[in-house]
Amino acid sequence: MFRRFSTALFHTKHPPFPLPPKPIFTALQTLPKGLLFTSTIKMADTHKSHSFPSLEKASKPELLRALESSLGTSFSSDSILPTPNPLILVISGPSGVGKDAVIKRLREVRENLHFVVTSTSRTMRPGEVDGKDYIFVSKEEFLSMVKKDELLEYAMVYGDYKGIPKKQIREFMGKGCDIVLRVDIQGAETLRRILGDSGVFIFLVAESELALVERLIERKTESKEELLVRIATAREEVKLVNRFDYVVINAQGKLEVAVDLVGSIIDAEKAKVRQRTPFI
Ligand SMILES: Nc1ncnc2c1ncn2[C@@H]1O[C@H](COP(=O)(O)OP(=O)(O)OP(=O)(O)O)[C@@H](O)[C@H]1O
Repeated sequence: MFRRFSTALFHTKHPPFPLPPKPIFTALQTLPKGLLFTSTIKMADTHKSHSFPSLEKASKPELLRALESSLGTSFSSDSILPTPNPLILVISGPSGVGKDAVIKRLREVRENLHFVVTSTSRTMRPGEVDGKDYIFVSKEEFLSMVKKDELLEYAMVYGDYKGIPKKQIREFMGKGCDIVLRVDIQGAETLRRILGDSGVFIFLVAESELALVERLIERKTESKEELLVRIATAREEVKLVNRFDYVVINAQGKLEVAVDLVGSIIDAEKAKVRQRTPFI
């Protein structure tokens, strides 16, 4: 008899005696004060639930309308976050490391990038296009630009002036483009002083000194003396890597890997909570 009774108790779906109603608020009473807000929302929801359509049967628009009316506000389809600021990317590195090669490929694979065309006082070489390779100006015109503070940075390179026009940067940043500046290490140092942390400074390196020298030899654009100067300079320049934000290895035959990494840096910069805000 006792055995059957206990078996019955074990199998029954309902308790054999009425349970006291569930103490809904007992747990809340012991919660910290701030959490009571949650209970208020729950109570309000429960109160309105009689007019809320069935989650299983109602259509998505009906549910959206019901949620909006419960909350007393409508859902906005506007982007939750503001558009990321345009970037100023400063790409630098020793001679022959592949700055031009990386930038050329980057421009092919990424949209909304503007590669700044430098102004120069040097005469145009055969095959060069004004406005594409450089903006060719006279020495007087260049010095007038300097006087009017129209250049972000400028330098005398092998007897000719070269400088970065501010107007071009402003114009393309205004269109939402990211700006790419290709400069040597000295240029990067000057730009760091001007831009501070508002620019993104990327240092390109080869995987080894040997690889860099081989690349320079294969390019066949330098004389023996020029090669020696470039190698000696490169040895000094790699010591300055810690002044940059990122370092990217452009390994032999792995141009795509380097370009992908620069692309990832751009993406990561765009996802930053605290955006850089360059003022030119
Ligand atoms: N990942 C790579 N693998 C093999 N060759 C490469 C790679 N990257 C660049 N090169 C080649 O190395 C040579 C030097 O590259 P590039 O001219 O782009 O260097 P740079 O840094 O712009 O040089 P400089 O500062 O002297 O103008 C070029 O012949 C280029 O095609």
